[in-house]
Amino acid sequence: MLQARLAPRLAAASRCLRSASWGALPVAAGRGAGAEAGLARSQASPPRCCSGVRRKWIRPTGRDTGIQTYNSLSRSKEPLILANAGVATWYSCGPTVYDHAHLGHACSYVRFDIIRRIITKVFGNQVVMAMGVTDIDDKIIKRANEMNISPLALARVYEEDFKQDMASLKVLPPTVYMRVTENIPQIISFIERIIANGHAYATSEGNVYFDVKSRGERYGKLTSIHPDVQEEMVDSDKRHLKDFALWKAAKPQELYWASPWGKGRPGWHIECSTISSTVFGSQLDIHTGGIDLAFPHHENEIAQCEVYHQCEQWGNYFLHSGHLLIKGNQEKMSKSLKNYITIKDFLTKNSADEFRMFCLRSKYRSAIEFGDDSMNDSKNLLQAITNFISDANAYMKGQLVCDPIKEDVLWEMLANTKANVKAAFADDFDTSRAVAAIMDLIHHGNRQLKAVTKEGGSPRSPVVYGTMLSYIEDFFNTVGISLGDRQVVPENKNLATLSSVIDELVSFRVKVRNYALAMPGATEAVQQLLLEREPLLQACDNLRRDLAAFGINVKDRGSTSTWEVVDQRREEQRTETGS
Ligand SMILES: Nc1ncnc2c1ncn2[C@@H]1O[C@H](COP(=O)(O)OP(=O)(O)OP(=O)(O)O)[C@@H](O)[C@H]1O
Ligand SMILES: [Zn+2]
Repeated sequence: MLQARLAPRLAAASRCLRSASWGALPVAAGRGAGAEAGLARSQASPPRCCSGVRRKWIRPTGRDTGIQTYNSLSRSKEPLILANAGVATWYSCGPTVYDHAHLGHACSYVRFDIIRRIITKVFGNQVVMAMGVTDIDDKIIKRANEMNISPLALARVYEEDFKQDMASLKVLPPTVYMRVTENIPQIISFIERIIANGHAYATSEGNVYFDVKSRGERYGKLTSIHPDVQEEMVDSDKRHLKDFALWKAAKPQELYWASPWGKGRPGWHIECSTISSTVFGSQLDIHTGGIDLAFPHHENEIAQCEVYHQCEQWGNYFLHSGHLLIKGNQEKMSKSLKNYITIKDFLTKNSADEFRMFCLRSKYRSAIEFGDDSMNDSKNLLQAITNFISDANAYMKGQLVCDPIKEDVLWEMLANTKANVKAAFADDFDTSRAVAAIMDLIHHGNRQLKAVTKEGGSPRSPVVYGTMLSYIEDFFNTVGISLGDRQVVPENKNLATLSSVIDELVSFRVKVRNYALAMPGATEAVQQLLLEREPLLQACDNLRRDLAAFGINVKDRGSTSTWEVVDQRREEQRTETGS
C-alpha cells in the first residue's frame, strides 16, 4: 500500500537523476566556517531579513493531521498537512561519523523520536523516514589521518557506534539509513542537472559551486539571509562569497571519486538534497535537524532541491530542535568546544528513560540546559510516577486499604487529562504541557490513596485506578518510556528471576511478621510470647532496611507488604543533603 503510494515519486526521482545533463565552469565553501556562522546567528537572535520581503510559504494540499506545528519556513505555527493521507515523508539530517556521539546529538534525535511517536501513535499516521549519514567530510579525513586508518573504515566504526547509542536511547531507527559514499553517482547527476539549469558553475580548479545570486530573492527563504549584501571575498575560486561547494576537488592523498570535473568528493549540503530526492522525489513533508543546521545547511538544501526539481516548494515543513546547553555558561555542547559528555558515559550513571524525561520536560524547539539539577528533577518525576503506579496497584489488589474514593472526581480528572494531553501534543508537540497534565492527574490520584489502618469495610474503586494506570502507562509507552521495573523485566531474564526472588522474600517476611504480630488478648502468657517473638519483628525490620540499601523499598500495608525499586543514587543524595 505504502509502496504503491511512493512508487510514482521514486520513479520520478530516479527519472530526474538519470536525465541530468553535463555542464562545466570555475571556485569553495567549507562546512566548518558556514556552520559556525549559522550557529552564532541561530543562537543569538533570529536571522535578519535583509530584503524585507515577506516569506511565502505555500500551504500544501493533502490531509490535515490535526496537528499545528511551528514551521521554520513560515516562522509560525501551521496545520501539518500531509500530501499523502496517513503517510508522513520525513528526511532527517544524520550524524557525521568521526567520533562518539554526545548528549547534544542525543537531545536532538530523542526529541524528534518523541515527535515521530506522537505523529504515529497519537495521530495515527505512518512515518517514512530517511536519514543521511555523512561518512565522508573534512573532519572524518582529518581524524582518519591522525589515526592512520582509511576514512571509510573510521566512518563505519562510528556509524555502528551511533546506531548502538541510538538503540540504547530507544530512538527508533529511520526507515532507511543512506550513506553519502553509496550515493556518489546520484550526487554527481544531481550536480550536473543544477549546472544544466543554470544555477551552478565548475571552476578550473575542479570545484563546483552553487551560484547563489542566480536564485535571486528566493535564496534566504528559510533564514532570510540574502546574497545581495556585498562581502569581501577571501582567496577563493568562487564568484561570490555566499556561493557554496557542490563538489570539492580532492587535495593530494585525499580519498576521491571520479567526476566530470575531475577527482573529488561531494560538498555537505548536496548530500542531503540528493538522498532526500532519491527516496522521496520532488516533494517532502517534513525535514528536521538541530537549529544550527538551518543556515547554511537547510537553506542550501532548499536552494539545490528547488532548482533541481524546478519547483516552488520542495520541503513543506522544516522543524528545528533547540540546543542542549551546558548549565551555567550557556554554551552549546559540541565536539569543537570540548565540553561534551558522550552518550555512553552518560548511560553508565543514568538511564535512557531519565534522559527522555529530561527531554520531555521542555518544548523541543527551546534550548535546554543540561546539569545535575535538571537530571535530578527528571529522576524525581519518574520516581513519583513509579510510586503512584505501585500504590495504585496495591490499592487495586486490596493491599492498600483506603477511605471511600470520590470516583466521579477521578473520572472527570481523567477525561480532562486525556483531552489536555491530546491538545498539548497537537499544539506543536508540547510535551512539557502534556507531562504537567499527567503529573496533575497523579497528584489527584495520590491525594485519595491515603492508607487507613482499619481493615476492609469501605467500598472500593479499583476500576477507576486501573483505568488511570493503564492510561498513564500508555502515555509513557507512547513517548518511549517504560514505566516501573516490573514492566521491563521480561526483556531481561536475570531481572525477571531477581524480581521473582524478591517476591518470594517479601512474601516470606509477611508471613513471619504476621505470625509475630498475631496475639489475641492481653494475658500474661501473651505478653511473654510477644517478648519471645520480638527478635522476629526485629529481623523483619532489619531485612527491610537491608533491602533498602539495594534500592528495594518494602512497604508494610496492614497485614500485607508490597515492594518497589527506587533510584539508589537519588536516595543517597537525599541522605547526604538531609532532604
Ligand atoms: N548541543 C547540541 N544540541 C542539540 N543538537 C545538537 C547539538 N550538537 C549537535 N546537534 C545536532 O545533532 C545533529 C547531528 O549533528 P552533526 O553530526 O552535524 O554534529 P555537529 O553539529 O558537527 O556536532 P559538534 O558541534 O559536536 O561537532 C544535528 O541535527 C545537530 O544540529
Ligand atoms: Zn542534512
